[in-house]
Amino acid sequence: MEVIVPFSTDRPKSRLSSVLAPEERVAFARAMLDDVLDAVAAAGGEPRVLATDAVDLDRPVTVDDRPLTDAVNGALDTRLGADDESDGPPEPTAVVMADLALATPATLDRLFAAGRDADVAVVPGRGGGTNAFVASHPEFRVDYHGASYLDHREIAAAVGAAFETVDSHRLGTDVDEPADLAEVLIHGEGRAATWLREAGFALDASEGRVSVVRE
Ligand SMILES: Nc1nc2c(ncn2[C@@H]2O[C@H](COP(=O)(O)OP(=O)(O)OP(=O)(O)O)[C@@H](O)[C@H]2O)c(=O)[nH]1
Ligand SMILES: C[C@H](OP(=O)(O)O)C(=O)O
Repeated sequence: MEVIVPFSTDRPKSRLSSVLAPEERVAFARAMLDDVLDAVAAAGGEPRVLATDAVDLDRPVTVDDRPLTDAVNGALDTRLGADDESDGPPEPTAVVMADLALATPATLDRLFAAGRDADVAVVPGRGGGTNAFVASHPEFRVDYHGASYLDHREIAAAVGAAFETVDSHRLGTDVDEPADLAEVLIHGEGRAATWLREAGFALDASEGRVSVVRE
């Protein structure tokens, strides 16, 4: 299955600016992207990065400088189409965000399997975003930001697509804010977790919910 991985090269991860300098955010975002691409490939997916600008990678890359929703819908237009009624339903296409630092082949495999059963299978993120989905309905399109999981459920209903929610702690954890870094230190097994440790981040369990400190 082709797996589109959106990636913003331009000032990535701005919500981590209180704990990471601009060049650190670039390096950390790249470490997460590499982890996601490896996990997708190990799950049997064919990753294609959908980037806002050129990125040096030994994987297929499409550059599209439109905002996220327009760029992903452009990719869906090409892959799902809407006009071809002759060949049955389109092949499923997945979209997996590049900031899912806890992604593993097994969790992605579960998403891909759900996307073969339902017309649209979505992994919500905490806060109601859409961390990953698989779609095979020709008319399904995205509308990101805000509680996009709810919007995508409505869009699927409006086009008559069978919808499934995939409940996954690992894929549901998108790394947006400093508190999310604790999840990477606790559960991460790849480059992103290593990058954080080498940058001096450690867990802080001194009060309330576990957070991170930088030594
Ligand atoms: N192709 C593309 N990918 C994007 C764009 N904006 C965000 N992304 C990617 O989409 C995923 C989710 O991004 P967000 O967490 O909403 O935004 P972010 O830019 O990573 O981080 P913030 O600046 O903190 O909002 C990540 O994989 C980003 O790299 C965009 O305009 N185009
Ligand atoms: C892309 C966007 O991510 P967030 O802004 O919630 O991180 C969404 O999931 O709709």
